[in-house]
Amino acid sequence: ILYFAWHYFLTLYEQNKMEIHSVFPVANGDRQSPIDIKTEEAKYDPALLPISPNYDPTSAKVILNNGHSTCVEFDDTENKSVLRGGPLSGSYRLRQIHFHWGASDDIGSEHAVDGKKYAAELHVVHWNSDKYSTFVEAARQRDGLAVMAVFLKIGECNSQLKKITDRLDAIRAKGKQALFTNFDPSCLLPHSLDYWTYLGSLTVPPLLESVIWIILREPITVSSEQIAKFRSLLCTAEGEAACCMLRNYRPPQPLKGREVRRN
Ligand SMILES: NS(=O)(=O)c1ccc(NCc2ccco2)cc1
Ligand SMILES: [Zn+2]
Repeated sequence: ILYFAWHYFLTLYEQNKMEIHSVFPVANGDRQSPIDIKTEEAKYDPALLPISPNYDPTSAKVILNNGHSTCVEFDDTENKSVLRGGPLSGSYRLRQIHFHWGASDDIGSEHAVDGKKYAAELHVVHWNSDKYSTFVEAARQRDGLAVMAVFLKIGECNSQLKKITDRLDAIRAKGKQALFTNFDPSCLLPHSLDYWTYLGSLTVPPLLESVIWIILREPITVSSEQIAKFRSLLCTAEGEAACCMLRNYRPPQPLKGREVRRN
């Protein structure tokens, strides 16, 4: 019975993978994210500049629950908040920040470091406003997006993250949003801005292969209670049978020969 049950499970798993790849063929592409970063194989590149985030707190507009994460959206109608330097050419305009987490504190990040997963991961999403006119247009280009990733590890409560976790009660259901301004996401960055960088994709459908990833090597510390608040968000709208957003991370994808560099 166990043999047949295992065989049945494998069949379902393969069918599900086929469905995703048939709906989003790029899911099987050559530059998918996230990845497991093998630190020994990362190549030091002296040409890599320090990254230079310059965010205006008045760019922050709303915090929302989009059904698969909590997201703070910024006004990206002008170059008020941008990321420059690092592996980037020119200015990348701040669009939104969001988080990924798991059902328990031992998993939750999307990227891994030598197989180690953190409790959660912050993504700071930018688009190439030097070359393209909108985020959606940039998201279709190989150099269109730049996402800075910050690992969250469990420890002391993070007073800066509290500005976000204290607002989650107001946006529990999918589709809910609330005003959220006077917020500079630099307050969530670690002391060191040292990073790894590689060419990848969005980790959520449409999985577009348009992201220059900048992964900060130093994690920030948050409390277990703060991460637990993310899990109390609902992936269902008001009036629907409530379903908690327990996990929203994509597992690591094949590297397919890509190089990971470090500064
Ligand atoms: N997790 S992430 O940082 O790779 C990420 C970032 C942004 C979107 N946005 C989804 C989207 C809509 C149109 C084009 O793109 C999806 C995933
Ligand atoms: Zn993300």
